[in-house]
Amino acid sequence: MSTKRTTTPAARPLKISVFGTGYLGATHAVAMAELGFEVVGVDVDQAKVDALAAGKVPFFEPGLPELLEKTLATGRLTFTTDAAAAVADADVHFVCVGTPQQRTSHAANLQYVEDATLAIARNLTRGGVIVGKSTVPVGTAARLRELVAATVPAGVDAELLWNPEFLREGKAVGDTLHPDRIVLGGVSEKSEAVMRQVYAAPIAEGSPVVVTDLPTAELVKVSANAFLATKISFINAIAGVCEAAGADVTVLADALGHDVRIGRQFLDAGLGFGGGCLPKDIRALMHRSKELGANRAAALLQQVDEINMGQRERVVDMALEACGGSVLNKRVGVLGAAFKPLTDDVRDSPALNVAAALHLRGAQVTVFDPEAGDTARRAFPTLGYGTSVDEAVEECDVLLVLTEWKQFVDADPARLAGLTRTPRVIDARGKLSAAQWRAAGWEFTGLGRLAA
Ligand SMILES: NC(=O)C1=CN([C@@H]2O[C@H](COP(=O)(O)OP(=O)(O)OC[C@H]3O[C@@H](n4cnc5c(N)ncnc54)[C@H](O)[C@@H]3O)[C@@H](O)[C@H]2O)C=CC1
Ligand SMILES: O=C(O)[C@H]1O[C@H](OP(=O)(O)OP(=O)(O)OC[C@H]2O[C@@H](n3ccc(=O)[nH]c3=O)[C@H](O)[C@@H]2O)[C@H](O)[C@@H](O)[C@@H]1O
Repeated sequence: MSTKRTTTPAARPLKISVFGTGYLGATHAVAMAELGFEVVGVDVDQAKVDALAAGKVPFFEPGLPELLEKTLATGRLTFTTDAAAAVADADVHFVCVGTPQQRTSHAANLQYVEDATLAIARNLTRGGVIVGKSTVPVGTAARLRELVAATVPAGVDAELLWNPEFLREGKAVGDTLHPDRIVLGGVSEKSEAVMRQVYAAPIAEGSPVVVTDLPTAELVKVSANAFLATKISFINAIAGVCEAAGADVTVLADALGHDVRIGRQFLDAGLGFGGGCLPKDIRALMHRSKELGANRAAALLQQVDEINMGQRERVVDMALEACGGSVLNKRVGVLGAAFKPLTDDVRDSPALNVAAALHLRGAQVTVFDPEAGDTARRAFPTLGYGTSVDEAVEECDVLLVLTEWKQFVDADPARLAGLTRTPRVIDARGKLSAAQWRAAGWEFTGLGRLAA
């Protein structure tokens, strides 16, 4: 019988490694250091490690730069590309690497999760707890547990559990420090005690802890995103009815939201959902559901995806209609590139998807986004980019508001009308005041907004 060597982490302050320092992992590493733990962030991207170590967050996330500076100053937080050194010195190892959609199918690409988990396992000389945070298809964690068991050095006590993350970009710091819930899948008595030590502060603040098995924890995460996506596609389907019936979907959503069983959030009709998660997660769940024979779930999610992608096509058609059927050599102003406000993330950005589609139809497109200009240029270099709202509006034949940044919603329509001879605006996010823009002389259309 092997005598497992274990180090009781409680004997000394927990040390944490965080593998993957992107939108999720960088926030998680900083937040864990803020909670008082010694943390090392590990990434394979040297530029990210160097930026973070120098106190620079390589993406836009409100509040994170200040917290990074504060936690670096304590000396508790470091960043490295040296996985072996990071693992050897830590007790709890979070896996926060990417699980993007595969290029050739809807399935999730799990290569990064496997690489990171194995990099941890093979260096676990003192034993420890591996904590999966990445969003993975159900069944992944059980398979990784077997991989870990076959990889850890002989006699080393290593556990793997799943602790999915629910933070929203733009609210990542608050969501991490004050989570709605903490889900722990596949814990033992020992690893649960360790995780309750890690999350002692939010638990003390009242964050509920849900302890369950690995498959349930994995499915809680993808089901949460799938439900949010479904709610958005529901209101967008109803927006289509509103357009046909001359109703106003924004007033309708307000009325629905008064029912606490429904809730007003995620009932904003418009261009639909994008980002680095919701689109890929519903497709990965669709794919996994089919593999499992759960075809009804797959069929539902297929509809959610189709309704969502249809919104982008609808806005392209609205722009074509506004320009008399063709945008060839027309000037199209686009306000917004990020997939939503308060982020510079343009992964599967509905705004850039529409801008690029119109560009491909011969439009001269000028995009402005207060934070996502650089990330957009890298993703779509052939589009035109402005440095202000005015530059996007100037002499445009049609203006598209595709990301509801506050500075767009608060813009003065009368002043902007003076910048173009053809004041036509399409509000694809339902946040502009139709009355105000119409009063300022704009031809105003919106998705599901009163046709009048
Ligand atoms: N971005 C978000 O708001 C949230 C993301 N998630 C999930 O978290 C995971 C990460 O998402 P993001 O942070 O957005 O992705 P990201 O692409 O911004 O960051 C992933 C990072 O992992 C690094 N990486 C890849 N392989 C590695 C390895 N072997 N060792 C160390 N680092 C490695 C990459 O260089 C990259 O910096 C995904 O599964 C996502 O679905 C979950 C909740 C929120
Ligand atoms: O797994 C993830 O990465 C995260 O995905 C989403 O967070 P996020 O992608 O940051 O963005 P959301 O705020 O959820 O918005 C998603 C998309 O839905 C769109 N949306 C949102 C709300 C709405 O009413 N209508 C609507 O079209 C937004 O414009 C955006 O494109 C979830 O909200 C998080 O809980 C989850 O952790």
